[in-house]
Amino acid sequence: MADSSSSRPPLCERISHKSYFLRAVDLTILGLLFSLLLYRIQRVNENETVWVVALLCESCFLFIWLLITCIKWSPAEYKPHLHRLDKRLHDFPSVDMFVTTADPVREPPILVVNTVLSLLAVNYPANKLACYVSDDGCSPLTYFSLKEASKFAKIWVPFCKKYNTEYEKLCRKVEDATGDSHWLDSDDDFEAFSNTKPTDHSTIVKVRVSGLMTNAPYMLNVDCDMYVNEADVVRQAMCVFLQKPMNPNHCAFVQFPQDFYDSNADEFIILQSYLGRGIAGIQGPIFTGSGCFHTRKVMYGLSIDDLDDSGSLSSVATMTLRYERFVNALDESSKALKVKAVRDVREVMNQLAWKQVPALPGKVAPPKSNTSSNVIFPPLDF
Ligand SMILES: O=c1ccn([C@@H]2O[C@H](COP(=O)(O)OP(=O)(O)O[C@H]3O[C@H](CO)[C@@H](O)[C@H](O)[C@H]3O)[C@@H](O)[C@H]2O)c(=O)[nH]1
Repeated sequence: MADSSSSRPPLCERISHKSYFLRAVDLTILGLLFSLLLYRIQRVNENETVWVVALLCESCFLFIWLLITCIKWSPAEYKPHLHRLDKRLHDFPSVDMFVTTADPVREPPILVVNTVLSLLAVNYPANKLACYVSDDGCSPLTYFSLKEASKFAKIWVPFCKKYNTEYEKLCRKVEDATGDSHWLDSDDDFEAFSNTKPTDHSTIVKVRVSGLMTNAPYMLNVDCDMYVNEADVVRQAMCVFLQKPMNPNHCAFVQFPQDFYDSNADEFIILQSYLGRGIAGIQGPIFTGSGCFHTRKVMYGLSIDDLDDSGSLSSVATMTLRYERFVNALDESSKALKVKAVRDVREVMNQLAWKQVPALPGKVAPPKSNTSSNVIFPPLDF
């Protein structure tokens, strides 16, 4: 795993784009807008209804302008340093990639295939990636296309440039299969689809969970009408997730921007470069769906480390949950006192626990101060 030394250069850097000139312009505009509003308010009694309407419109404009200006006040972006990650990371964490699809007519299977192939071709150790497709439409055509795509990927992924012509063949095969069901009888796998409808939920689940789930600590979700246009995307996300190895809970998700190539593309590009950088400068990007990496812990409240070999909740995780429920149930007045007492006891117990458990290869060392929320602790009864 990542090296824990804090003296090393960061895996990911925040680059500020704030401009004092633009701030001065914004402050001047703000001053002018307030003067206008003041002028309207002072003369509101001398004028007719139209004056009041103008006042209301200008107030609305000022409010929206203020919101936008606050958002873009400190624009920033994050620059991942992939070469540092590659040097420091000996064992890349696993990532589960999820593609969702629902309707084989509105979302043609070749679209899903393209998404899956782009994910399979990312620049990341192949044994650390798993790709799952959830098909709410329960379409045998999508299933057929994915089976073909998985065969094709074995050739295409390692030599994608060289085998461009093979890709054309795959496109033709999927397109020919649309509207023609002869291939449905050719494979036992399609039996599961024979009597299913999109609303037949139990069967859909049966078909969907057809492989071993890897339960990787990180998950990526991508809409089936999108694809990955940056091969290093997973390693870039890891630069953010792993930059504080002592505190794995410091980051819940990494959202990548979405590019659109349709008629509204320009609007999205402006929104992303104008407001996206501003939001990134405040606290980080907002969740926009497709293209988001989550830690599994954020999704389920648990990570794979919280399970024991039999798949049930480990004793430490059970204790953690009990403790959290207990603290949440306290009333406000007693909470502060008890939380402090719990923290003191927890600190001592934690040190003892770390002493008893020998360091495992690949695990980070125990933190010196365990005030962060991710430390382990024993149960406490009150
Ligand atoms: O019952 C459903 C409905 C949709 N989907 C899939 O969900 C994805 C998103 O659905 P879509 O109707 O395309 O949503 P949009 O409103 O177009 O997309 C917005 O909403 C998505 C879901 O939050 C985000 O991922 C996108 O980034 C955002 O642009 C697609 O892959 C669908 O196939 C299902 O799997 N089951």
